[in-house]
Amino acid sequence: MQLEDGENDGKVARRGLVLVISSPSGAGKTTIARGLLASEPELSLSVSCTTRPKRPGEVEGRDYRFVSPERFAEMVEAGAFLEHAVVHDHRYGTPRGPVEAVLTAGQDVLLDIDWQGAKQVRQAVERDVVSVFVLPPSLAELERRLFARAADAESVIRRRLRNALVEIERWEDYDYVVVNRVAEAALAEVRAILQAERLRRRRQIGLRAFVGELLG
Ligand SMILES: Nc1ncnc2c1ncn2[C@@H]1O[C@H](COP(=O)(O)OP(=O)(O)OP(=O)(O)O)[C@@H](O)[C@H]1O
Ligand SMILES: Nc1nc2c(ncn2[C@@H]2O[C@H](COP(=O)(O)O)[C@@H](O)[C@H]2O)c(=O)[nH]1
Repeated sequence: MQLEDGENDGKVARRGLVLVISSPSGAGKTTIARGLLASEPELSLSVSCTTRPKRPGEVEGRDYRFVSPERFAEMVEAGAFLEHAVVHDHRYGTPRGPVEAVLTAGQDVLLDIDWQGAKQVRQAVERDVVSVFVLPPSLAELERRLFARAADAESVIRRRLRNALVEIERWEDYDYVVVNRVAEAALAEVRAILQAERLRRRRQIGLRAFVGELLG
């Protein structure tokens, strides 16, 4: 799935990484993800499959692949998911193929998934995962954001707020924690994490050869 150490064209290539972002619903993952994707050409979004209904404005294949529960079960059976979980009463899963293709190309892939999925991804591709947990500044602000987004019925929002307490308890599973007070600042922090992680020595392929050449 990954490039091996070896010859390159003088540049130091790198291993791709899997950037996992989780948070309680409404804390701002999607907002941060959109900002990152707009400015990072070497980062692409993993489009999940879900059995939940499409929201107004959501686009099939861009936001999610919306599938029936039967189709989802078939995909699980066929081993098509890198991870999958039940979140807020619906099934969600990360298709395995696109993630593997991106990593093989030495690029990065962004997963906006919950803590259960993050745990499974860590088990599957441990060395290549960088995980970020996004916290809201307060529960009152989380509630305000979910109602202001106006994407879900009140009963759905109430359920998501109840689930938020359990999700927030998982913060210690993650490599980084970002408090999303001001969206631009949170985006800048996640971008800094991505840039630093790309420069990790173990992710730079052929570094030994490059330094060898430098030293003559
Ligand atoms: N820093 C911020 N300040 C104010 N509003 C914000 C901030 N970040 C995001 N929002 C808004 O809060 C709402 C929820 O954000 P977003 O959809 O990104 O959350 P999410 O974590 O992806 O939620 P979900 O898990 O339900 O998909 C959106 O309307 C978004 O515009
Ligand atoms: N384990 C997974 N969780 C996922 C996946 N795709 C999205 N999610 C998480 O679900 C909730 C709700 O998302 P919403 O779009 O319905 O608001 C949120 O926490 C997402 O991160 C996935 O493939 N696997």
